[in-house]
Amino acid sequence: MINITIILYYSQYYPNAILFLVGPNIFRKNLIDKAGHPIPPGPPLRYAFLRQYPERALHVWGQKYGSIFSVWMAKQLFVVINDPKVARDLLVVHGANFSSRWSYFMKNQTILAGGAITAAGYNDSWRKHRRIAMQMLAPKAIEGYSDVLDVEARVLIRSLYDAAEGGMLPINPAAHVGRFSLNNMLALSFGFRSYSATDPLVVKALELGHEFMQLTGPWSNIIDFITPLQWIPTRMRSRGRRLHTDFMEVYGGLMLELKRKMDAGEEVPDCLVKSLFENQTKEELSWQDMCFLSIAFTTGGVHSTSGIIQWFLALMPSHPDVQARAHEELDKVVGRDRWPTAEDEQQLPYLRAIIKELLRFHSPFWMGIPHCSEKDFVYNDMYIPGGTVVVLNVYNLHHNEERYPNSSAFIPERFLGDELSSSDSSKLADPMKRDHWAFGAGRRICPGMAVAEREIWLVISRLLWAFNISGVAGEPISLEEYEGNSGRTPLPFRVKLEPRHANLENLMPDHEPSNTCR
Ligand code: HEM
Repeated sequence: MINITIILYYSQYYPNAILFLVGPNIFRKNLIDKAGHPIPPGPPLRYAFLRQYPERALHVWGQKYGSIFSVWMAKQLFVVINDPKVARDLLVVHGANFSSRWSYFMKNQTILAGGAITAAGYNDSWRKHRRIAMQMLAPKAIEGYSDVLDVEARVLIRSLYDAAEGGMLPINPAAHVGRFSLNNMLALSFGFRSYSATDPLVVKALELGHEFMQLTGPWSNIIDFITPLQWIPTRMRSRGRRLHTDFMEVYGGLMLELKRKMDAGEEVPDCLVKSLFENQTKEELSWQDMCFLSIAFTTGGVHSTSGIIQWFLALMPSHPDVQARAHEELDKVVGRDRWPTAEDEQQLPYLRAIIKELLRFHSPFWMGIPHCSEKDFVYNDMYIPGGTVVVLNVYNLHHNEERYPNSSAFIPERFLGDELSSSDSSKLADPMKRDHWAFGAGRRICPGMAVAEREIWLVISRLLWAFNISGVAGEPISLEEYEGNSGRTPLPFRVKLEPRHANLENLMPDHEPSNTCR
């Protein structure tokens, strides 16, 4: 009887007690620094994860809270950049403070084990890895293997043509486009290429890339934000560990094979991994360092370029007017007796504009790859503590109506007159003049930008030159939904690729190039 009385008496305090215990995990904490600056405004609840299509929630918050806002993901603070000027101020001007990476449990600790360029903090190890990667990726270096990119783009057109039986059958282009991107990166990293989209290595590599993009969303994994979940054997944790092991086995296996050839005195083409072995001692590289340098190419450099080419093919059936204008330009400048080449680029401004608009309209990474601040910082009277994850909201930046009027429409004409490459455009002092933010910003900006631009140019100019691209009756292509929580690719779709002229058959390579390609 006494016990019940006591329970009833104290029950009036239960709601407060529950609030006291649970509240900090649910409600926003409005931090202020010693001088009284508050963190940027943001939604009142904490979000343990934003799983599918997070750009939609961020877009709504952006409209409510403006150019910069903050979101708590459990105990981790995120600051979201929605405005070109803020992007430049924080990531470029104050890049010394905003160029690190947060140690995500899934991506950085489990899958990449703290290695890889993309996961590394802003430190000497990152500088070394990035310098080594740039030896292959800098614009000057590209000229040394431009023939490889050129040949692979022709081979892609051939394999699409063959799969479509000369335009008779609709096809899903994903595996062919994936092999194109992979072959380029296999050539750069390992000095060899694959022969078909069904090659087990191609299938496995694309599968690993897909799993990586599924598992590495900036907000999608609750396990990243709730520490006790990291200690127990959940399905997510197992998937992350398996992916790490698979990466090491597949790419470590290719490295061992290359080393065996070098040791046996066999001829090995110049490539990233060869130079890593040659300079291993001088550069003080561990086995894991070398594996993850090659993975930066074969994963970072594959899903991204293959993704944007897939978005192009998904988009074209609903834009016959764009295709018609591109065909007209191609017929005038290139004609039908030869392929468009890298040298034609400046003479084909409408095609260049299509590619810039494509990267704006369908950026593979709507959230970039989040940066992380190192020290406490005050920006426009707002406090950004050290250790804050900083997200470049590419989706919002690309739907800025002042910069891109009628931003929800695909209008290549908006880029006519922009003669800069994306690398040069990213260096413009006025951030409102930058073409787009698809490659990120500041000191972590994509190091593969120049090679990606070359690959995309060769493929898109040739797809337009070779085919009329149309949809399949009764099979609508979704341009809103997608796969991947970090890098996005369209849901599986099919298109018809009908040759535009008889000369295509004569100009296509009639066989696969040999395996040793550099
Ligand atoms: C359409 C193609 C591509 C897109 C849209 C793209 C986009 C991006 C973005 C948004 C970032 C993050 C930048 C930042 O942190 O601000 C990034 C980083 C990176 N990208 Fe790309 N990328 C593409 C192609 C490539 C290629 C071909 C490579 C070749 C190796 C590559 C390698 C990397 C690496 C290693 C990083 C990490 C850089 C670092 O953390 O310092 N990417 N990319």
